Amino acid sequence: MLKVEIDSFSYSEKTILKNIHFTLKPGKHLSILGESGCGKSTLLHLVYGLLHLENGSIFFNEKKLLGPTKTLIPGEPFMKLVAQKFNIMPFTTVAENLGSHLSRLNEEKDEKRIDDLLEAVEMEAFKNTMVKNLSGGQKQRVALAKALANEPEILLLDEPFSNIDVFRKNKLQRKIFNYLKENNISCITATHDSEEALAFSDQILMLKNGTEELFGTPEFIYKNVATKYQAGFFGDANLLPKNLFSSEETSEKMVVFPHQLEISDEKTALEVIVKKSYFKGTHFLVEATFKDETIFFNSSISLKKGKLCSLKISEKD
Ligand SMILES: Nc1ncnc2c1ncn2[C@@H]1O[C@H](COP(=O)(O)OP(=O)(O)OP(=O)(O)O)[C@@H](O)[C@H]1O
Repeated sequence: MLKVEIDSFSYSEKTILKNIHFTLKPGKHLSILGESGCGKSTLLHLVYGLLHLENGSIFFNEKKLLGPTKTLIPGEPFMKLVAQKFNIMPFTTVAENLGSHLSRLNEEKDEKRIDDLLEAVEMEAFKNTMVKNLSGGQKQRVALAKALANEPEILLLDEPFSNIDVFRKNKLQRKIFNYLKENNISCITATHDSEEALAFSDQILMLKNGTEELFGTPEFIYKNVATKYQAGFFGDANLLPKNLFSSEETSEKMVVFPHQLEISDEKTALEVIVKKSYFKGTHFLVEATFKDETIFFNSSISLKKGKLCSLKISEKD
């Protein structure tokens, strides 16, 4: 089990991370969800041992991880990091890159392992291609395979699918995350992709300015978004006064997602003027104004600019 207790971390004067405490059991997947610059990569680098943690400690089982000031080679043998700038050798072939991480004691076994790894990241066709001739997304897939070569106990993935096209991304995510589960490999991913975090993780740690904003299961996170920042990860959410939808006298606001609103046949307190309808395949996302604020809601049909609509909370929700 990995136990992370970061009281604070600063690069120089500026505190980057504060009060980040969590544990990760074998085979579990934690997503660190946060906007650019909030400290996700820094957190992974601390766990991996690339940065020195003065205020806090990181344990793997009973072992305290010492960090770069106390170890000759940063990093731990049971842990692999796939960083944003992946470390793969450009002037060797894909197979040679993967092979460099295998035992080389049994050629036949290594060959089979290389084929299995290439299959896992759908790179079989590039086995003998020089890495320098691969696209960014293909290099990212090789970096993932390389990290898996030694069967780590913990895998740290920094934006692992950021260069991968939409045609392949969903299938590859399913393959990689299922592979990790089947092999009981724990995983921490840094991401701003909420769909990936919701679909594949056991726990999500949402960060804001280096501190915990929300922590829990994907269902918990989705049901408990309460601020514009939190909702911002899940599309065009609205932050609306609660009293628009009830007789309660309150100045509180609530997050309402576009799919939670629908047009009402009767006049409601939420009367909006349509600005534009965007086709989304299964529905239209309508952008409208309500007292100078922008509101988004879903509609099965395209609505014309200037149309006046009353909205209510969808009964389907
Ligand atoms: N080596 C460094 N020295 C000083 N400041 C740094 C260093 N590396 C990162 N930072 C700063 O620390 C903060 C967190 O950076 P970090 O890379 O961890 O964010 P991130 O959430 O991973 O961002 P992104 O999603 O854009 O990769 C940023 O303000 C960044 O400018």
